Formats: sequence, C-alpha cells, structure tokens
Amino acid sequence: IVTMAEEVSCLKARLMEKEKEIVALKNKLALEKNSLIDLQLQEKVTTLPPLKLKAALSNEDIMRYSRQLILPEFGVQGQLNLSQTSVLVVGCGGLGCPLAQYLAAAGIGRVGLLDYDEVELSNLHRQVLHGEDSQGQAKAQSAAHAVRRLNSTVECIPYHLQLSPENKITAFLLLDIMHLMFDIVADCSDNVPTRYLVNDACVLSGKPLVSASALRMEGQLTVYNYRGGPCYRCLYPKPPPPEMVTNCSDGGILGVVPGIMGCFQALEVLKIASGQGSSCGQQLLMFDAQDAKFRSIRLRSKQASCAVCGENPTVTHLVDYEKFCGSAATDKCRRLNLLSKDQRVTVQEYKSIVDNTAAHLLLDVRPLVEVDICHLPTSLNIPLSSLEDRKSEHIRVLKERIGRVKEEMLNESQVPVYVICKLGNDSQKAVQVLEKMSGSEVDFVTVKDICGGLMAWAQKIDPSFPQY
Ligand SMILES: Nc1ncnc2c1ncn2[C@@H]1O[C@H](COP(=O)(O)OP(=O)(O)OP(=O)(O)O)[C@@H](O)[C@H]1O
Ligand SMILES: [Zn+2]
Repeated sequence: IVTMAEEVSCLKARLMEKEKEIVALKNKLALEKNSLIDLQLQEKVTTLPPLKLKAALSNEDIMRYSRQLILPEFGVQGQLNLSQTSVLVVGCGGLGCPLAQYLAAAGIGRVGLLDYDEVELSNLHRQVLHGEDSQGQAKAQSAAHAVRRLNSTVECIPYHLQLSPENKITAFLLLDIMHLMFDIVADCSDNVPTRYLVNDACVLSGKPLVSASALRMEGQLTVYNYRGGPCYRCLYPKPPPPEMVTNCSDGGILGVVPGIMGCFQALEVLKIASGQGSSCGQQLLMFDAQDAKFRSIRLRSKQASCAVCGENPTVTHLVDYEKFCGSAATDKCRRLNLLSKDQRVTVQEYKSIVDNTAAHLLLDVRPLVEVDICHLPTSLNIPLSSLEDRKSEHIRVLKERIGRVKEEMLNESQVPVYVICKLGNDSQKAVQVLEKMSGSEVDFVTVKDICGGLMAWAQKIDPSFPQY
C-alpha cells in the first residue's frame, strides 16, 4: 500500500510538472501569435498605398452604379468621393455584415474588416455575409470573401485580431492604421471596453465614428466626433457597471434588428463619404422594432470637461480599457464570481448526485422562454426575476417542493437545493437571494450553484443536450 501511495504521489507530481510546462508553452504561443499579428499588421500599414485618385467614372462604373448616380443628392461627384473613401468596420457580426455589404455594393474605395472571432452556427441568423460553409473560419476573412464576391473593385482588408489591452502594440498600430488608411470608422462591436477604445482612437486620429448597437427588439445609432459634435465619452464619461450590461447571447436578438441598424450605419457612412454629410452628429436615433417606430433625440454637445476631446484631456493615448470598464473586450465568457467555493458544485459533482439518486431539489432560474427550449427533466423553474421580487405564488411552490424532498429524506437533514441557469451567472445571484430567504421565507435548505450551468452540462456531461 505504501509503494502504491508513493507511486500515486510521484505521478501527481509529474502531472503537475507537465501542467506547468503546458501553461508555459501556451503563454509562449500566445506571445508569438500576438507578435506575428503585429508583424502582419505592420506590413499592411506600411505596404498599402493610398487610394488611387479617380478623375472620372469608367463605363462599367456608370453601368454598375447607374441607379444611385441619377440621384440628384448623390450624382457623379458623390460616386467619385465614395471611391476615394476608406472605412474601418470594427466587428463583422450582426451590424458589421449588412454595413460592409452595402458599403461594398455602393462602391466604397476601401473597407477594413476587423474581427477576432470565428463564424458559428448561431451567428448565421443575422450575420448575413457568412454562410454554412464559413463556420469555423475567421469572420474577417469570411466577410472579406463575401465582399470581394459582391464587388471586386473595392479594396478589402481583413484584420483577424482582437483590439484589447493585451495587444498593446496592436492598439498602438490601430492609431497608425486609422491615421494612414481610413477616413471613417464604424463601431459594430458588442462590448463597452471596445466602444471606449474605438472612440478614443477616433478622437486621437480625428476620424468620425459611426456607431450603432442592437439588442432584443431595439436599436440605436449616433455619429460621434463629427463636425465639432460630442464623442462617446462626452455622453458617457463613466462606463456602466459590468453586471448591468446584457449581450445578445443573454438577452436575445431578432436578426433583422441589427440588419436594420447596420443598414442605417451604412447610410450615414455613405452620406459622409459622398459629401452630403450626416445629421446624426448630435443626435440619437432609436428604433423600436416591436412598435415599428423610430425616434430621434438631440444629444448634449461636446463637453469641455471630456477626458479625451475636452479642453484639458487626460487621455492622450490609448489606455487599458478592460481595467477602465471592469470587463473584458469581448462579450464571450462573462463569468461572474459571486460565491465562495463551498457554495458551488461542478457539473461533474452534480452528475454524481443525480447518479446516486440523492434526494435534492434542482431549481432552474432561467426565464420561461429559455426553459421551453430545453431543461433537465426534474427541475423546478422559478425565474430569477420572480425570486428577486419574492413573488408569493412562486415562493409557495418552492416551499411545497422543498417540503416534498424533506419528506423523502425522512426529515433527516437540510434539503440540498442546486441552482442552475444557462451559463452560471444568474444561478449565483439566485443562490444569494435564496440564502437571504433561508430561515425566514424558506426553511431547512443548503443552496449551491451549479458552475457553468446547462451549457457546461451540455459540453461536459451530456453532448445530446441542446446548446443555445
Ligand atoms: N475588441 C474587439 N476586437 C475585434 N472584434 C471585436 C471586438 N469586440 C467585439 N468584436 C466583434 O464584434 C462582433 C459583434 O457582433 P455580434 O454581437 O453580432 O456577434 P457575436 O459576438 O458573434 O454574437 P453572440 O453574442 O451571439 O456570440 C463580433 O463578431 C465580435 O467578435
Ligand atoms: Zn468627448
């Protein structure tokens, strides 16, 4: 037995060594990848010539663009101006796809397509430049391929990289790229740190920023840093608390909503590029898809106290935006960490509880609409919002179910309640709510969160469980 134990501890030590080696190799790889990206970028920045000046339209141009050429607001000069304009599209997702598509179709001179992500099946309902066969491909490449197919005369540059403080040189190069290669920037990203980063880069390089967002059934659009108007920081000097921010994978989105907002962005870019100008410089356009209504409100003007565009700016170069916002420059894997280790179980631990048929209550705190998509068979559904509001009928059902488990356990000990949601964030909040109730509204329970939620269950325990 002693030798077995020794062998096990020896193996454990070797395993730990190997794990350390793997981490070191991964770090090295990440560093090399970053410097490779920067090298590639540097090459692009230095090797790209300015757009060729066009004195007149070719017969082919006249044929291709004939329907917009005859618009008095646009005309030949508008088309020539367009062919001279370069636009950087940050994010090739729900907004960036329709935007890039219409810019290319209209004959923009150059379009930069920036995105760090790869195409997934759940993107296809709204990210319309990508197809089934582009799953797994870099979005920047896939979008570039579609844009070139649509209009080969447009110069199209994919940037498969993430704008983040980790890529410090990249952020630095962003300024170079914007100074040298792009006239207008369109923010089609989906997270707050990226919005601040792109805003500051636009102010520092003096470029207008056409920005939009879309969530659920609503969209918004504004043009920042344009003709003396405010920048994003003038209006939002402080970032919102990270837990107040909802993304598409949490809140949901109907594909056509970012489609409409991306088209609006394209419209404003085209108006700026062709010379007509935009009237959204100090205006917020709001779209309510449910009521099919648009509203416009006038925004406050450029602020003398603004940290980046004000009279005494404190932001004079790009800073650490993840630190500033307290969240990552991506909307993926937003993991809250609200509980201690002993208040949480892994999906593997929960699986063994199920396998051992140990008496417990599984509480699913997702909204009903998500429970309709999929759920574990024995779970009780009470949405987090109902728990937070202490809805009496839900509390009654909860007490009744706890009572039943207690009977099953012959009133022996505290009833274990395991809380689950989609990704393991709301379930942690629910544990906190239930713990506050314990002893008063609900009795005799120990509450634990299932880490990573149903998506971890689908990935690690039951591959046949649907992922959404
Ligand atoms: N800092 C960044 N650098 C590069 N690309 C970014 C950055 N932040 C966001 N993006 C890109 O912006 C796009 C936003 O689009 P959208 O929200 O429609 O897509 P998504 O993130 O794929 O959606 P989902 O939330 O459903 O997974 C994404 O493709 C994302 O990769
Ligand atoms: Zn400002």
